[in-house]
Amino acid sequence: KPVAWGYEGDIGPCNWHKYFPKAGGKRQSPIDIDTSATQYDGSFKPLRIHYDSHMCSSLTNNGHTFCMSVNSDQCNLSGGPLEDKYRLLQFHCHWGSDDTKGSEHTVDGHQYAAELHLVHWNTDKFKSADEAIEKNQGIAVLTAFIKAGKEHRGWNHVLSHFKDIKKVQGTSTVNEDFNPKCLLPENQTDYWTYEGSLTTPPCHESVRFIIFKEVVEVSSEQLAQFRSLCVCSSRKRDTGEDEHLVDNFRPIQPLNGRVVKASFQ
Ligand SMILES: NS(=O)(=O)/N=C1/NCCO1
Ligand SMILES: [Zn+2]
Repeated sequence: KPVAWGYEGDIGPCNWHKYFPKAGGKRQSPIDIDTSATQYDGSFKPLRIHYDSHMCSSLTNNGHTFCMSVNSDQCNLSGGPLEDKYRLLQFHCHWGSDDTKGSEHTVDGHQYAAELHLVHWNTDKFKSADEAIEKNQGIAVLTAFIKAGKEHRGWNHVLSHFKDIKKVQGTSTVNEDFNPKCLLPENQTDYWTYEGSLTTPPCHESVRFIIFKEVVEVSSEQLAQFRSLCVCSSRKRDTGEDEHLVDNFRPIQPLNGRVVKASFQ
């Protein structure tokens, strides 16, 4: 029987380690990026991000976030700090109850309104995503910070499906001409990278994070649409108050001596 976890109350992040022991590990995510302590690494080759359109298959509300699954062997990531080739599996976001919080990673203590995770698995070393997700070097997560500003037209291709996934486990089929690459910032050469973990249970320590320095803007109305997704959390079930998904970000975890590399000086 899968163990319930969430972002508040006794099933919240402070108790995840009780049922998911890796959540108490030494290389957990997210972390704060102290830009005065990052180390420039001149050895990184250019990041190679090759996504195609028509590769997104379905959007699901998994009770913790919306998740766009991608079913293609054409969407690949390699280069940069990566030794192997990784294939895009899904993307999702983390956000908060207002525009002042929501990202999982922070930069010099600054938290953004949301954070985009494009999850890839190592197809050179492993035979399936399920195998890769718990192995060192198994996962690479391309990450972009999101702040409130001008409307982002690309995001409307995702948000237009939200009415079909209001309820938990809701799923909507996606077959329009959409390329997730449009969700990334223009500057894809400046990023930070470090070795961490899944930020959701079971928090496997299998993740290489690649975090773009340039922040993507979406409108406040688009951010409000993120928050419009429903989740059945204990607090709301009792009070019956209007169900909304809020604060689905994990708090900052100890760095434990890890060094965050920078692709830029
Ligand atoms: N937030 S995260 O680190 O991407 N976590 C997950 N869990 C399954 C896939 O990505
Ligand atoms: Zn995530």
